[in-house]
Amino acid sequence: MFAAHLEFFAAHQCAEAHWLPDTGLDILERIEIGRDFAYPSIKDRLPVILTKIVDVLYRDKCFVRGQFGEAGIEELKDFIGKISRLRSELQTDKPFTLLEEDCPDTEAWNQRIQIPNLVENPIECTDPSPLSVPLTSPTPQASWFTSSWLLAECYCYRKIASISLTSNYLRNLDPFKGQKQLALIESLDAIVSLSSFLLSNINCTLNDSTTSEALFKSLLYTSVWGNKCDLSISSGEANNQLSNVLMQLDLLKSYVLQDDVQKIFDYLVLLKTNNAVVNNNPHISYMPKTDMNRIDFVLDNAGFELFSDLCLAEYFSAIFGVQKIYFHAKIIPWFVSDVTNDDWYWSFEWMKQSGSAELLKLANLWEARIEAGQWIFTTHHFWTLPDTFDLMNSVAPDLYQQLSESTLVIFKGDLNYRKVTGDRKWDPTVCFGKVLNGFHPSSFCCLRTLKSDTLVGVTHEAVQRAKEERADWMISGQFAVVQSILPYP
Ligand SMILES: O=P(O)(O)OC[C@@]1(O)O[C@H](CO)[C@@H](O)[C@@H]1O
Ligand SMILES: [Mn+2]
Repeated sequence: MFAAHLEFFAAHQCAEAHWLPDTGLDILERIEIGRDFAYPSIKDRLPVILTKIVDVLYRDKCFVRGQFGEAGIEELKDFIGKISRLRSELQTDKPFTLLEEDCPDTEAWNQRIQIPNLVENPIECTDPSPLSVPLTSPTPQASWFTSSWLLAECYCYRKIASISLTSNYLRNLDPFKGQKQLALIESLDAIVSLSSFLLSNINCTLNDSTTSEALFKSLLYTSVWGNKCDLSISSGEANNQLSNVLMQLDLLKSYVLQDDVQKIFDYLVLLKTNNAVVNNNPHISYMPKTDMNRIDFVLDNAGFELFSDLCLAEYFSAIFGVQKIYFHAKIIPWFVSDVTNDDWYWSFEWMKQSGSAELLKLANLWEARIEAGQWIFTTHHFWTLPDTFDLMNSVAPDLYQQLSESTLVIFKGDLNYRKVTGDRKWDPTVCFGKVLNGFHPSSFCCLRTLKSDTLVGVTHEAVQRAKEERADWMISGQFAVVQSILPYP
């Protein structure tokens, strides 16, 4: 295993050597200090996630028999066998296999599998310079421990989806559904506290600038901290928001290593009060919006995180009067806890049935917004490709065009952050605006807790402080960033 370990690292190093700083540490030391998280996350975390799926499927046996009879049970056994095979292929570093089902994303996926490390647009970056060397493919055939981390992880979830998509009775099976629903149910207290807070404060107006600004910040920070609750970081174990997050905001704020919350609020107020003047900001290569017509949430996890995002969205609708809010979610079960179509609708149903008057009120309000076309739930295959976002304009120009209509796109979570920043182990002090490699659809921000070793845009002092606080600061989910690309002032 150790040989595979080194081989895996060598392959990564091969592809990334031009930018990887020579720290003089060997691989084990690097993992210890929280860098090179790729290897343990594939080796340790994914097999646990796959094993958990097998357990869940065994438990679903009665339900499947009741619904589909013996034919359903045969399919369930086949499903379990395929998941076990996937786990064994991972553990023995087998080459990836092509997708066989006829889906809109099959061809794109098979291209990525066949030419795994091809980077069409090498990053051009003037500062620091090491990124100017284009990546080339070191291996024509990807396998679990020789491909890029992003491809290997995304491939795992796409392969799980393949198993459902090629079955008859279990076509719509989401193996993470139970975990996601339980996570929401167990966060009830925190969700009720947040809904009371929202309902008792949402009647303020922008004229009452102190209250409206404080409310915006509280809701935005809550949405950031909601991102702690992902079930992939805990390999599917419960990872819920149990306590009242609002009581902890001051403490939580102190863990935000780069905090653009004030900038974001000021930008939105400028637009709302018609004071935004198109200036010649040389760093902005898109046409900035001068109105507040549209906000986009690129969602991450279901459960408490989704609820916290909806509360922030309510602020945009109620206080800023934003006409359209788009919620982008995943088309297949993804990274255990990401929001799918079913999670979205189930969450509103659960709110109505929860027994809480506040949740009932909010569910009715939000369903009315959906009904009226103010809130729009949407999916796109691009979100479940292994592509970083600099490729969006060429791979999914329709999606890029949609985002360019937005006043502000909010990317939630760690995986979106990795994709925004090209999923490289940047020097954390590199400027956020410099790693985007042409990804400039519109003004945007990232709200993310740190759960992987990709980080940019923080000061040397912030890095030092975090490192002193805990060795695994980059992957623990304790620290966070709020980072933005904005045209004004
Ligand atoms: O995107 P999210 O839900 O915030 O986090 C997803 C995550 O748990 O999965 C990956 C590792 O498996 C990391 O990017 C991150 O830690
Ligand atoms: Mn997620």
